[in-house]
Amino acid sequence: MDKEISVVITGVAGKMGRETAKAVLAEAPALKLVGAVDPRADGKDLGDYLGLAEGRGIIIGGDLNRLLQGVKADVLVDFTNPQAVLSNAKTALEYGVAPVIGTTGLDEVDIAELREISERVGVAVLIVPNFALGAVLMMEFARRAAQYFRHVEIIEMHHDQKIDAPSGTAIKTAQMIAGERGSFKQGHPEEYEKVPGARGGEFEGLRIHSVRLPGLVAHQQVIFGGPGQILSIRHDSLHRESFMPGVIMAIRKVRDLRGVVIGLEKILD
Ligand SMILES: NC(=O)C1=CN([C@@H]2O[C@H](COP(=O)(O)OP(=O)(O)OC[C@H]3O[C@@H](n4cnc5c(N)ncnc54)[C@H](OP(=O)(O)O)[C@@H]3O)[C@@H](O)[C@H]2O)C=CC1
Ligand SMILES: O=C(O)C1=N[C@H](C(=O)O)C[C@H](O)C1
Repeated sequence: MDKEISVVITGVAGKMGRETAKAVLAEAPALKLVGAVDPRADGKDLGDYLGLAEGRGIIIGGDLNRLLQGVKADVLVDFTNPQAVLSNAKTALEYGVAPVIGTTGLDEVDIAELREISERVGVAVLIVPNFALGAVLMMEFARRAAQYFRHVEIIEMHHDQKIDAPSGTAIKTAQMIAGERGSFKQGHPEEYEKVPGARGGEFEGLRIHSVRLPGLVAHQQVIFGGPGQILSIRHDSLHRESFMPGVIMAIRKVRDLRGVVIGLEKILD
């Protein structure tokens, strides 16, 4: 039988952290939740805080470094925010803990720094912009369609508590599409905006439009246009449970990886 994997979660009081705690606890004894951090719930009992019987006795900490001084862990799952994620991942690596990063917002400089530390300490980092299998397929289908269509725009739609725009998924999609072909055509060459931002943000030569509304969870539509036809590739996460099979897979596989790996597709069977 495989040895149990001990897991720590940062951002456990947030929307994704709560769902991840429940998913990890449900995978016992193969996965063991050994610690959780969130300044918002510092000192609270995890089970009581989340209303779960299984998590009783795990006291939520306010600081990852302090937690790892007293707890031996194999994997960190981070669902915090763009300000906290880099520091958490670096702390985990220094303790020999492999980070699974769901938080969006790391830039190329951050990733280069993580790559350097990962190589030095010999512990892998897995960064996953979207853990939902359907979203991974939506991005892959969009990459494929970009081989044939020159005109494409991305619309991503999220709940109104999301602080970053565009989404990490939209950025990854744009990078995958841009990797297929260098030049795109979007709109009229002489178009102008009467309202700033009306044509969305430009990234990798593509237009990305970000919608934020209560009622939404996480949705993205990649729209390709050609003479007389439209191809829409759309994915909807209707509940955060959609991300959990991917999160559990990432926890199980991250320690078999080397360096910094980006995207759930890299670990799919
Ligand atoms: N990869 C994927 O599939 C998905 C990724 N995400 C991403 O995950 C991230 C979190 O999303 P979501 O759960 O909705 O956000 P929430 O705001 O609901 O949760 C984030 C939590 O992290 C806490 N936090 C802040 N700083 C730290 C720290 N240093 N250590 C530990 N906890 C900290 C926050 O506390 P406080 O509020 O007090 O700051 C908050 O409780 C976002 O970047 C989002 O884009 C979301 C869904 C899916
Ligand atoms: O904040 C969210 O909710 C989500 N964030 C990720 C992103 O920015 O792409 C993944 C998913 O879209 C949900």
